Amino acid sequence: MTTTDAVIGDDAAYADAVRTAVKAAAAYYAGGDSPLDDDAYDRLVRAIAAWEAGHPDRVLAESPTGKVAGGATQGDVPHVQPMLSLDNVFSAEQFEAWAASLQRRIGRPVTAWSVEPKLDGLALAARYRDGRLVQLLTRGDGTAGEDVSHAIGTLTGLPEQLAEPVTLEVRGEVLMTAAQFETALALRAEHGGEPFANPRNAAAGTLRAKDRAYRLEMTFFGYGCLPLPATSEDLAARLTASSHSDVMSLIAVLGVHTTAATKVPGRTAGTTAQVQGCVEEIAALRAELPFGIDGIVIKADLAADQEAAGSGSRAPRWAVAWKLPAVEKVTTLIGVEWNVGRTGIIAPRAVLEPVEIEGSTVTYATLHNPADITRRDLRIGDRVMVYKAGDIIPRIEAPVAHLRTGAEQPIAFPDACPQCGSDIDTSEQRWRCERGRDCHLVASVSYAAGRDQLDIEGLGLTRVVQLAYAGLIHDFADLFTLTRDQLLALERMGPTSTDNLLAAIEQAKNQPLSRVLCALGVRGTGRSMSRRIARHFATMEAVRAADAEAMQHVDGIGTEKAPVIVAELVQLAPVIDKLVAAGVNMTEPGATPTADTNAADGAADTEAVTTGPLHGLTVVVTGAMTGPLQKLSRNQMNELIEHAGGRSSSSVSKRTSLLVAGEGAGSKHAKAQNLGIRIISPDEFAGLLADLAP
Ligand SMILES: NC(=O)c1ccc[n+]([C@@H]2O[C@H](COP(=O)([O-])OP(=O)(O)OC[C@H]3O[C@@H](n4cnc5c(N)ncnc54)[C@H](O)[C@@H]3O)[C@@H](O)[C@H]2O)c1
Ligand SMILES: [Zn+2]
Repeated sequence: MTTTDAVIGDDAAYADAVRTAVKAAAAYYAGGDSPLDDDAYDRLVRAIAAWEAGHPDRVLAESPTGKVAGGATQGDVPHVQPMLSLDNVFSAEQFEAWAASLQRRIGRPVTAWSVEPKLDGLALAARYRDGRLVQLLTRGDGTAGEDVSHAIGTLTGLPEQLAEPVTLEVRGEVLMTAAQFETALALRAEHGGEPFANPRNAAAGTLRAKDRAYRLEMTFFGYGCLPLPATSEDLAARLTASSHSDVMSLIAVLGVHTTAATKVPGRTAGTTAQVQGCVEEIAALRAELPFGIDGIVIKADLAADQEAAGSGSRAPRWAVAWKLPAVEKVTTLIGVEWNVGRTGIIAPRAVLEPVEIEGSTVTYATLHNPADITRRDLRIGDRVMVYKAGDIIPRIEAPVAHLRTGAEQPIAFPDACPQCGSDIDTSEQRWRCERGRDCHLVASVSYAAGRDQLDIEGLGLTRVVQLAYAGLIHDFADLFTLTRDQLLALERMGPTSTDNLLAAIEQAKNQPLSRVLCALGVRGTGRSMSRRIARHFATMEAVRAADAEAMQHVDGIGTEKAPVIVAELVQLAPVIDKLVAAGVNMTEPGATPTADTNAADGAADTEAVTTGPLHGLTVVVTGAMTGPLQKLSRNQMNELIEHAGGRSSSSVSKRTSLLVAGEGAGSKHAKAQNLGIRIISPDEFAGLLADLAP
């Protein structure tokens, strides 16, 4: 219950709500195709119940309240005893109140409680004759169920032959474990079927499906047992008189799977305080269970207590479901990102429309590997079922396929490593960059050598890969100590390209501090931030001497970013030391450290900042540059602006002072016009900067 319930205002809204709920429930029980997640359904039904409480004379006959399965299902095979639903509580207070009312009803304290997980599947009655499994029935409307005996043989945990030749009915829950669900999705995809939205839907659909070309395995958990008309008198008497916990032991001995075999076995408790302890334990284990639970069922354990309490038409009075928060929500898949891990594993990650689950906002979900996407037939724009419990990383269970509009788009798989651009090894389920652990090295060195950083010509990806593979570089600082012989020994490196490369590297030693900082790839800083840091401190020495407090004096660096940058620089110390030793320039031209009060934190003031022609102006550049500025990249333009004392920005806003609009300028030009911002051509701009332009 994370969102408050809606309030129904009038008859029409009430009738509408009833219609929606009945339709959803019908779809839910038939095969899991409900458009609502459970939380949404439950909120709707609570709103209906609230309205009905205020208008008891206008309750519609088809209302889902007070009925097993919301009145949405039927069956034609009568049950020997009704198969009921359970009443719900959502908190310790509600549970205590429920327990108190039960004890008032029976006129004595409940002798013992049984506490067990509420398995999130669907109810099934399994009839055994002389030890042989002969019939399977769904819950239906509670009084009669549907015969699903065709599923015999597909339910792990429900033996076709019991250990003893007894006649009785075992009741329990059918579900798919996480592993069974994955297999089901894969088989389903192979046969061209739509994916199931989640394990529960998969179980519901599978249990009722008769003529599938493939068989999907499910798991059965027994939670009850009762006599059939043909049961021997002895056994019938024994079953009727036994406590719930004894019945559970009995069916386990007969060979039926129960929660006794799991991390969350059924337990008994003497007091409601102990019950609460058990509930907490089960709830804490929820996230790591290989099957879904949506609550904890608490039952009066003794047959005598149960009998004294009796049952209503929808639920027994001697048992209650303590519901846990919904851990599944439907939201939209808006994208997939591909991230490269330390070992070169390329893992997809789902970007979601933010959704609140268990009190936290979920925006990303894990998709383990590309096969995970294929198996789920996921598409961008899909409505997806997202699962998050406890501390686990949220995951996408599957798309809610029947909500597709046709506008969904296939997910593009990368054909080159998104980090370093190398080939991808797709031979295993988990894709991997061919560079493996070197991927990060290749990516960071290529980045450092890039046009906007050190701008080392002739050092493309293939060369970097070659250098990394030969063990000649471990970071980009190693570039500056490469020898002619080392390079010549590489394949396809003749004397000319070797000398050219060495010259380009030598040249890179003269790059300004801002570009060296940028090449370091300090987390949280990009090109313009690197320039601001460089201009503020003027020398690498001053940058390194700055603590978090001093770092915050740089425009745009706040309390959060400052310590991260300082820590990163400490980590990068060995690389920086190597760069210094190799003679790489560590100063920012035009910036000089001042000896005034700021000197303590090593701050600098640049002449350009206070005197430049763009001093105090925020400048945006758009369109293609012409004239003297034609050859400059956008980054170089920004460098120029900042060098002239201005501030560069990539988007037009009220704070923009000047727009340099080149050929083909589009929306930024229009926006600047609207805002009445001064717009000039690249040529005019060049004139403005005449002194500084290269
Ligand atoms: N999404 C939708 O459109 C939609 C529609 C209808 C119902 N629902 C969901 O279904 C739930 C209501 O369903 P319900 O009435 O079938 O009942 P329920 O699931 O709330 O509780 C009763 C059921 O619990 C099960 N159960 C699990 N573990 C048990 C245990 N240890 N002992 C006894 N019983 C156990 C039994 O199958 C029993 O029938 C609601 O949570 C609702 O959100 C969703
Ligand atoms: Zn890579």
